Parts: sequence; structure tokens; C-alpha cells
Amino acid sequence: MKWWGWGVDGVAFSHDDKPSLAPFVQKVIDVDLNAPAVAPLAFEELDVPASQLSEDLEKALSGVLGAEYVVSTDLDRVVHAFGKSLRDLVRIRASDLRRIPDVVVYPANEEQIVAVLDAVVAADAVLIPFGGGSNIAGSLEAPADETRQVVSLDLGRLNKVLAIDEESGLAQIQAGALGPDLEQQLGERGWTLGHFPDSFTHSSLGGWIATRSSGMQSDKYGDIADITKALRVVQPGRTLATRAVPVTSTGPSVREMILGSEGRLGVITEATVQVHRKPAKRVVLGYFFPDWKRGVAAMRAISASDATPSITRISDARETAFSFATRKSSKGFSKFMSSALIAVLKKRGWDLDQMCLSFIGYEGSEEHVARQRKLVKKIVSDHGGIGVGEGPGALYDQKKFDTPYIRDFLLDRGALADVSETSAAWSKLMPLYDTTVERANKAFAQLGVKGYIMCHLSHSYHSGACLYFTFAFKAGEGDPIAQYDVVKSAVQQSFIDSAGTLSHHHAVGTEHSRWMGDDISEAGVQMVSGIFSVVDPGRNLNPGKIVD
Ligand SMILES: Cc1cc2nc3c(=O)[nH]c(=O)nc-3n(C[C@H](O)[C@H](O)[C@H](O)COP(=O)(O)OP(=O)(O)OC[C@H]3O[C@@H](n4cnc5c(N)ncnc54)[C@H](O)[C@@H]3O)c2cc1C
Repeated sequence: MKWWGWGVDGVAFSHDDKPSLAPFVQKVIDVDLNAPAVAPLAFEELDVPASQLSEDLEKALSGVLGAEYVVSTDLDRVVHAFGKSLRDLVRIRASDLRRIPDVVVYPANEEQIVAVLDAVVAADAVLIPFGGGSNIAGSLEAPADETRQVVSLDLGRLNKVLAIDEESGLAQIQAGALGPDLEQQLGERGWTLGHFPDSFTHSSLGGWIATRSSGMQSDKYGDIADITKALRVVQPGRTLATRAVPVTSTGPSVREMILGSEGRLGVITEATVQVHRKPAKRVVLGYFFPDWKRGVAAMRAISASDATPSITRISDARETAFSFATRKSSKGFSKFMSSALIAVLKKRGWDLDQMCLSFIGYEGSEEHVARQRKLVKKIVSDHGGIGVGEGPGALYDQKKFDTPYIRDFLLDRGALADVSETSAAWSKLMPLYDTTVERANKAFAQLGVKGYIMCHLSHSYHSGACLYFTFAFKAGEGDPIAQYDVVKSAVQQSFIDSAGTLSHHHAVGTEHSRWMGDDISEAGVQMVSGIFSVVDPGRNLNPGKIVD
């Protein structure tokens, strides 16, 4: 992973083969993609604070792990200090590092994690578990005023699928396994977890569980909270283990308490998760709807019907326009958005500026997929929509893990872009959408910048859905983070004021913690704080995240 941005070195977003993108970006946020880019600093230019690791703690950690797995280089410490939020990226580019870890440790097994945590607690230091480092909620950073030693515990060596109970469809997997690690090992035996967040390539099973992640196929496979059936967690002075049973009535769920705990309740070392046989057929189809209202109504109708697609996704008109702007000159969107189709849509009376692009995914046997397609086709047609075949869906499927690179590309050119997502009941969804767009536009006006906010519905449930907003604007004079805060806060406050949650799947960290009292009530905050202080009375585990 790059220390200053998303993904692997040498891979970057480019608009050279996307002729419509530069004019689109110029029009909507007044940023010139052809102007010279400002590259991030060289690593040597960063002002990295010296490690405060004591000789005693270093000796204790080396005694457990071997010296080669106790690393205090500047690069390791910087990489483990942050996630990948816009705030993280802007700060790292400005060498605003604050309290980075003093040391990074790389244990190989649960026994070593027990001994590391014992040593950390004995030294009254702080331990922060690290999975892939992809969170965007400020979940990894130590408090700026932390005076104790800070140890980052990287789970990357715990990356194995340990066992598969084929009769039950359950796999026991080590928590440090990244998406590709575990899908490859499961795939070799014909299984899949079915959890594919956009950050799949650089995020881990333990990180997904500790942040309550969702994947793009969660409509079929469930969010990670549904998928996780049992956990092992190393805590100060003890190890928590729950049983891999389908359902239990043993009081408040300890498993649920660990889900979303962001390292505050211990180090998740392994999980037993439900897995599925790889589907015989998988297809993602594209559809157009005449407008957002009818498209969202169709998604709701699908969720209330007998159809069980793996993906139900629809972009609003602004995100649809953005998708068209990122099309390559000769492939994909241009191909299916033919002049013949445009003529048909115009004949139907569509305003093409209001048109919304949807993707619906199907998985299973040939017969299952065929039946699902038929059910959905009828619902789409009842809502005025039209199918456009496999072309756009295949393109979306291929591009999905490349899209994250675009944020660094925009940042190099002076544009700030980020995301906020929520979920709300179907009855609240459209007012929430309207309020959020209105508040974001007011925030852009307050800053005096040209901004753009777009949205898609990414997951459907029986009672509601997740709305995922992306916003971007050209950074003005002065502190970019202060400007970002104006827009981000307006969007988050709109979620809370409109009966949504502060986050559907990006967790709380420090980014969203100030809205926790609004979201779960002050009584809820007190309960969560109480659990944290019982498990971790010394505040040695990732302090300051979720609630103080
Ligand atoms: C471009 C991009 C796209 C994204 N797309 C999605 C998406 O589609 N869906 C989604 O859900 N999220 C998405 N995210 C957010 C992020 O990928 C998730 O929050 C992910 O679950 C974090 O996993 P990680 O392994 O990177 O965790 P990290 O960032 O390493 O850690 C996150 C938190 O979990 C804790 N933690 C990590 N491992 C453990 C462990 N073993 N035990 C205890 N605590 C632990 C850490 O201490 C920290 O508090 C995206 C992020 C980016 C940058």
C-alpha cells in the first residue's frame, strides 16, 4: 500500500482514455485536469517524530516475537499511523503526522498476540490493531496528546484459512487475511465468502469485523455482521471465544459487541464465517430509469418481492452523468448508449438529464438466475425502466477495484473528494436524499466554491436502504481540512436530522464520534463506554475511538 494514498505503487488513475472527463470536471467543480499536477511529498521530506519506544518494552516485544518482527523504521511507523480518509491523505501530504506509533509489531499467531498485549499492558502502553489500514473514519490514529508508548499490531502474518466445515458451510479464518488472500484459499476448494467491499484488495477480515463492513454483494451474502458466526478475541488478561452456532439466546450478544468495536475490545485473531459454494452463474445487468424517484421505488419493490438479487444499485442523475463522463472512447457506455437507444428513450418522453443508471446482480444456478431476471424485468418495466444488457454491468464489475484511485488523482489537482453513507427506512429515504443534497450545496455556497454531490443506493433491505453520497469541490485558499469539515459536517448532520444513521458501513472512529449521542442516544453512549472500561480499564486498547 502507498504511504500517501490508495493502492499499490505504480498504479494510478488516468483520464487520457476518457475524453469526456476533463470537460465534465471543469464544468462541475471548476478544476482543470490538464493543469500540471502537484505530486505528494517525497518520503524523506516528511517530518517524522522520533520513536519513544523504551528499551524495556523493545526488549519485551523482541523476546516474544524475535527482533526482526519489532520494527521502528519511519516508513513502517508512518504507514501504520493512518487509514485512507481524505483527512488522512491531506494531513500526510502536509507532513502533519502528530502521534504516530513508536513501533510496529508483526506477530505470527494468537499465542504471541497474548504475550504482546501482556507486555503492552505491563508497560502501560497503547496497542492499536492494524488490518489493511483502509478505514476512512480515523480508526487507527492515536490521540494527538497520547503520552504513553504506542504499539501498532499488524495482523498481516495471520492470513490463513484454517479449516472449512463443508457440511455446515463454515470457514475458520485468521483475522489478518486480506480479501484476495482469503478468496484465493477458499476458491481453491470451491467456496467464496461473498464479501467484496470496494476496498477488498487492501482490507482484512479482522478490519471488516471491527468496522461492520458491507460488500457490494451484501444483498445476497449479508453484511459482515451477518456473515460472522464466531470470534476469538485477545483481551487484557483473557481470551474471549464464542461458539459457531447459527443462532443463540444466551443473553445480550457478545459477538455483536465485538462487531464494530474498532480494536477497543481486544484483538480479533480469528473468525468463523459462513461461506458459499461458488455460483455456477454470475451476471450483473444494466438498467436505465427515467428518474431517481422511479428508480428508487423499483429497488424498494424488488426488495419486497420474491426476487433475491446479489446487487441492487442505482445512481442518481448526477452520478449517472459522472459515469458517462468516465466512459472510455470506444468501449462500454458509448457502445450501449447508442443513438438508436437515445432515440427510443426520447420517444418515450425521457429527459436524459434525469436518467438514472442501475446495476442489478444475479448469482446461482442457470435456472435461478433466469427466474430472478424475469421477476426483476417485470418490476423494472412497471417502474418505467428499461434493460440495457450485460455490457455496462461487466464494465462496472471490471472497474470496481480501480475506482478508489481517482481520489488521489483529484487531490493532485487541487480537488477535495470524499464519501459519506447512511441507511434509513424506505419512508425516510427520499426526504433524506433531498435534504442532504440541499445542505451540501449550501455548504459549497458558504465556502464560495463550485461543488458537486452525487449519490447511489448501494444496498437494499426489507425496511430500507443504504444511500452512498460522494462529494467533491475545488479547494479554496486556506486550510483544506477546515473547508472539508464544512461540507462533511453538513452531510453528516443531514443524516442525523433526517432519521438516518451516521454510517451504514464506514464505522465511527474519530470522524463520526461526535454524532454518536444523536444516533444511539446518551444512554447508548454510556453503555458502550461502560463495556469498554470493564474490558480495558487501563485504556490500553485503541483509546478515543467510537466514544471517549
Ligand atoms: C477506497 C475505499 C473504498 C472502501 N470501500 C468500502 C466498502 O465498499 N465497504 C466497506 O465496508 N468499507 C469500505 N471502505 C472502508 C474500509 O475499507 C473498511 O472500513 C474496512 O473494513 C477496514 O478494514 P482494514 O482491514 O483496512 O482495517 P484497518 O483500517 O486496518 O482498521 C480499522 C479498525 O479496525 C481495527 N482492527 C483492524 N483489525 C483488527 C483486528 N484483527 N482486531 C481488532 N481490531 C481490528 C483497527 O484497530 C481500526 O480501529 C473503503 C475504504 C476506502 C479507502
